Amino acid sequence: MRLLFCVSKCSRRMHLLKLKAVQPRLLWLEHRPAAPAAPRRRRPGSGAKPPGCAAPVPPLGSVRPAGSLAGLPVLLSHTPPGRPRTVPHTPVAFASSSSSSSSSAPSSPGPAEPRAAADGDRTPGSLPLEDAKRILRLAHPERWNLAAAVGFLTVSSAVTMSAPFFLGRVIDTIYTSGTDTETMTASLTSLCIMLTGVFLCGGAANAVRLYLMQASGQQIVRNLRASLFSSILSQEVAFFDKNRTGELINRLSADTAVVGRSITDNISDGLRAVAQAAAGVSMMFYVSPSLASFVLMIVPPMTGFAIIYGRYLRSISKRTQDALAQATQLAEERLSNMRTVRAFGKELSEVTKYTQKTDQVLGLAKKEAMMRAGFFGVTGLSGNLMILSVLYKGGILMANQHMTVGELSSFLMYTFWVGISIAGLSSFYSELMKGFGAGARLWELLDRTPEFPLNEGRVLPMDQLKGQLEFRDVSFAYPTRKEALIFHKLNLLVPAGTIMAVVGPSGSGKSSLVSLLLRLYDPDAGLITIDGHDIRDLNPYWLRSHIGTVSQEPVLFSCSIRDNIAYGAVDASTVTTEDIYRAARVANAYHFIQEFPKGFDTIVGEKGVLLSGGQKQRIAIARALLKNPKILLLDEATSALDAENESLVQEALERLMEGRTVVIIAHRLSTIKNADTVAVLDQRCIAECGHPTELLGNRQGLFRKLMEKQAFLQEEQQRALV
Ligand SMILES: Nc1ncnc2c1ncn2[C@@H]1O[C@H](COP(=O)(O)OP(=O)(O)OP(=O)(O)O)[C@@H](O)[C@H]1O
Repeated sequence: MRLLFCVSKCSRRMHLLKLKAVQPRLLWLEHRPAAPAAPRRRRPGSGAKPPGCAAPVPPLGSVRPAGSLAGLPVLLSHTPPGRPRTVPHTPVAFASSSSSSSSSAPSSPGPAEPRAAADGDRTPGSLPLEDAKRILRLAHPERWNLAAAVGFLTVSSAVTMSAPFFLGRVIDTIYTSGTDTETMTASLTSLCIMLTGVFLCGGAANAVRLYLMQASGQQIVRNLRASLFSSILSQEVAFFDKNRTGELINRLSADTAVVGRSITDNISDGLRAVAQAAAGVSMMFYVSPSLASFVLMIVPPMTGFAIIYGRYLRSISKRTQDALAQATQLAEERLSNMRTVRAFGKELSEVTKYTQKTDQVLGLAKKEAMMRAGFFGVTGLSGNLMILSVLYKGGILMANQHMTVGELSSFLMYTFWVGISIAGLSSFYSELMKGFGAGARLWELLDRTPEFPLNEGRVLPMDQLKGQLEFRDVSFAYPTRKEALIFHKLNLLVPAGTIMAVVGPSGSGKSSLVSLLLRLYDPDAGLITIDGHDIRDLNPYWLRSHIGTVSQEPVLFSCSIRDNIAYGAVDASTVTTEDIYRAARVANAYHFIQEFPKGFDTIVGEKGVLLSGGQKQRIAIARALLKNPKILLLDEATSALDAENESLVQEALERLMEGRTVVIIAHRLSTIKNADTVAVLDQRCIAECGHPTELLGNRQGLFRKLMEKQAFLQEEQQRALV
């Protein structure tokens, strides 16, 4: 008996997994030029004004929009600003912990939009039928392995459950053979040899069952993670403005693991428990129907108790995962901006904030532990009561000659097995409920349809792409701040092959203009066109493959310089080392890269933290060069370079700009002096537009004032340095 118990315990703990190392196949990333789509219906108001560089200056006294003021540095905002700018050189804005307001309500879903939506349509106590169906659907690709595992499970369970019956026979053989030792030894030997063979088969079947279950389970988790990552990456940029990175990472790692556990170890153990409980109960009835009916009276109340417990566990599991997500979010944000935390000496207060978050997790975990302790205490007690009742009632039956000692022994062993199986079933149930809780958070993300497609729409023939850009009566506000209008009826024309410099006060919307051109957001009204085609009709993936960008704070990935530059190519596998070297030379990056001990194989650190600002900028320029785009969007690309490098890069950029349409966002005259046109952004639209010399000639003009201010600031800086 003890041996059987040990075998069962050990088999549970065996972790034989072999994971197929297959890379996630992100289908949406495969470039499938779609069939030309019907042109989109023009929005009302489009074309009402003739396209032109200059737009009417807003009337005097018009109120400056809140949006333009919001550009000032805000270090603790109550809603996550989510701006895609996180480089240590720049001010870092943390999402305020108070925004979660979770200290008082740990189950608060926080600001994440999809979670709030899903919370609305779920009642914690409702039957998780949909969740169960989804979990089963996840297991569908592994059905053959799982079916084989169920086959082996049947064999191993049949062996396990036949053991008490045969052991009862052994006991009866010993008792009934009386003093005839020879006969007893012979029968005992043959019985034991037969049983050893049967047990060996059972052990082998159990091992194969465990392997198949675990391997399939891990495959399911891997598929779940790949689909979830694919779903997250296909969301529009506004989604990332609203959802915090740490929270998404938590779903990707912790929630998938919980769901995975509920499918892997759990389904395997659960099925075994079901099979053994069913076989055990049948055998109990076979051995003694009256004793079985008496003992199993305890099952219905236990089932009711388990259902109530499961519901509670499911809801608390979801709350725990939410609280954990908030803690992860805080840690992720602070750790990735460690320099800012150190510079402000906020280590201790950040530790306190993190501890508060983990305290919430702890509080919920304690509640869960209490519930668990109660539940398992009651199930353990009921198991012991079952054994006691078997001994009591069985003893009476034996005394009345209705049972043999072997039958009572068999019955007792079956009762043990049924008890163990019921305990296994309750743990299966509680793990499954936890899985449903975590699964609910995953389905929200998996089911979310991006607001605009990633790889659908028209693809223009290459020879038709000239690169003329036009904004027609464009009005726009960020989805997270709909009330703060960034552009109002903005008109701008950038003829193909020309250079347009965009200038304007801080927060006037220069970077927003670039975001709209890249179709990271859609305007609320008006049209943005490329060669007369509404960019909403074009395939966004194709569109972005023809636009090169160098942003104000270039972000590099934590891999080699070579890989970072190759990242710019539409198909990185076709890039040769010579292509990378050429791009680096043109971007004036080749020499400094070669001076590193590992040259182009130097690892740049997280977000390029191991490089200087100027070096990062030049690598970003090389990355854009490798793309060889028709349209270039440069966001103050030379700002981080010293005077000498700036002129070298400027030369390189001038060569690169030839034959391309370029939009440069710039503050400094040196950056924009070669532009064909300058557009000055102010008060939500283009306030001035024309040739740089012409605009400089206008003493009262905004451009002139901006440049004077800029020159004054530079002089001040230089004086301060001297
Ligand atoms: N993702 C976002 N969500 C909400 N508001 C945003 C977002 N990005 C920018 N804004 C707001 O839009 C306005 C314009 O910002 P933008 O970055 O386009 O200005 P800018 O002219 O490039 O500023 P700067 O010269 O300081 O870089 C600002 O008020 C800013 O707070």
